[in-house]
Amino acid sequence: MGPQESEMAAAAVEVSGVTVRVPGRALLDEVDWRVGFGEHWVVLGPNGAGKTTLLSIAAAVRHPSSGTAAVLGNRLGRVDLRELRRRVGLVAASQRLVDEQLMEGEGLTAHTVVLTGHTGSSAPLWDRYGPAERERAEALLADLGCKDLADRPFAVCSQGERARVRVARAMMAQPALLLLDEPFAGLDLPAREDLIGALETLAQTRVALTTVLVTHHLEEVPATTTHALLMRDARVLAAGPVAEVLTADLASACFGRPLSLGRRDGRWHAHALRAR
Ligand SMILES: Nc1ncnc2c1ncn2[C@@H]1O[C@H](COP(=O)(O)OP(=O)(O)OP(=O)(O)O)[C@@H](O)[C@H]1O
Repeated sequence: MGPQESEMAAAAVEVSGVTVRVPGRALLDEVDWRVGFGEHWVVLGPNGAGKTTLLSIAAAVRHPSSGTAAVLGNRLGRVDLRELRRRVGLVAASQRLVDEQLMEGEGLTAHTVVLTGHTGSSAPLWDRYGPAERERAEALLADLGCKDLADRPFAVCSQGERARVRVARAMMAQPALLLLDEPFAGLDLPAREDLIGALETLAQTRVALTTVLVTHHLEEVPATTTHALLMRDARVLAAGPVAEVLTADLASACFGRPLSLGRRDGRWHAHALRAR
């Protein structure tokens, strides 16, 4: 069976009885989770619940201490993780510290930053980019609603613009799985809405793409989201189709206070219930 066939047979992410331990505590405790191909998940939970740790397993960046994890049909521990990581797009705060400082220092334009996604490098490898790659980078910037930024130095782009350029860069490697860890952090309301709209467009135009988005806020859940995972204290509190999981009762249990939840135009909102 070739890799394509094994991917067809398997899930995008399959995590079974996964525990991640550090001295004195478990960051993940017996987590089971299955992400099917073409699904769009949101992972919600309070600070420290284990969301980023779970995403690092899905990104093949971290191994479980016990239990099994497979990403795109490849069992972690049995495959070359570098090869697997190339097929997983990751947009996470941890990358910003390393790669982006380098790119800013070199004065790279937004278009060049997107191009570096093709080679997964923090500097452009010019001999690896032909007309097809340049066009694809332009098309991705357009898809993310920031085609006018192509020639602008990344260093002067606003936080909202950078957030969309980051997603375009991750998509440049044509990943089967796109993982987004708090991509809305620090964005103002219009920038947040622009990025949510861009993610909805990606979900609608790329039917084969599977996405997982980590966030703290129900207001940031794109309307195209199909499934939700609620985490609390290193465990899964609930997982399944979004309409079944994003309920007032489950969200209240997840965030540890009584919440009222609503949905309008496909989007969600939540606020704390006040004692009368
Ligand atoms: N190497 C480590 N050693 C000890 N504790 C750790 C380590 N890595 C993470 N933690 C802790 O594990 C917990 C879970 O971390 P994780 O980043 O997965 O949570 P999170 O749900 O993403 O939180 P947040 O919403 O605050 O980003 C946190 O309390 C964190 O401080």
